[in-house]
Amino acid sequence: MSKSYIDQAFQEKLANNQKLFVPYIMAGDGGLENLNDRIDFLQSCGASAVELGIPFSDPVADGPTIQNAGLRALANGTNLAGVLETLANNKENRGIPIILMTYFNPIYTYGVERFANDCAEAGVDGVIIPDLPLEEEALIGGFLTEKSIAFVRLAALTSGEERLAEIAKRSEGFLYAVSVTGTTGAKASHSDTVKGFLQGLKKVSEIPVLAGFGVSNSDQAKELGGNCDGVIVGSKIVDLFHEGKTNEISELIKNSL
Ligand SMILES: O=P(O)(O)OC[C@@H](O)[C@@H](O)c1c[nH]c2ccccc12
Repeated sequence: MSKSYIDQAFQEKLANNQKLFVPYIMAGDGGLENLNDRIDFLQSCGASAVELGIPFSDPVADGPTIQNAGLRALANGTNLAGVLETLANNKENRGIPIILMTYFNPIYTYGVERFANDCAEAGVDGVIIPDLPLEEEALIGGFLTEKSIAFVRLAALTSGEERLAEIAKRSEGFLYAVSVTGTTGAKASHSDTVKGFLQGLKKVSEIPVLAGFGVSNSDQAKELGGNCDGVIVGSKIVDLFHEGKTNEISELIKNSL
């Protein structure tokens, strides 16, 4: 496929010897009317991209923090159509890539082709669909390729070497290295095997490798990021926004880069 905006934006940072930092936020948590401001704020803090979650009633990969953020967003009426419309309104002003994180069910309900078209209209640069295994990807892959939307794949600690190599080869934009066995959420420390896992992915991946799950402070960001190209931080960012601690978000990002 042709390169997405993610490739370009990440290459610029990496060429300057910078690590990548991708915060995750839940769309509609704090009100959909604040979504574009939050993205702009993260951009001003130095975020390399924003991963944006679509709230869903059955988020199997999410821990309590993100589940609760999803419940808050659903309670104020947030849905996929509303999120895409809101993103489209600020498309011209955005200077960093947006990666949508959604389970497959909301996409299916929305209509797969319509989803790809409206993502492109909204300026979405990549998607992550955690519950769609390699074997089912054909349901959507072609529509995304047509719109040059990167289809980001997840590599799990539990996958065998052969499958990891296949996932690395297929992934677009970057490769998401899930650095915990379990759900999203803060973790005190990562297992020693994570380091080898990240180094192994770096060897087989031609695109940047980002580590996510369980990263909640800049020490962890530096430690994991030191073995790949950067990190993704979700639960901690979601908590800090919910508590109104935007200064701490800014500090966390600055100290992690
Ligand atoms: O919350 P954590 O532990 O910082 O992990 C990142 C994560 O939240 C974000 O990337 C994410 C949220 N939900 C997901 C579902 C699958 C894969 C990734 C995600």
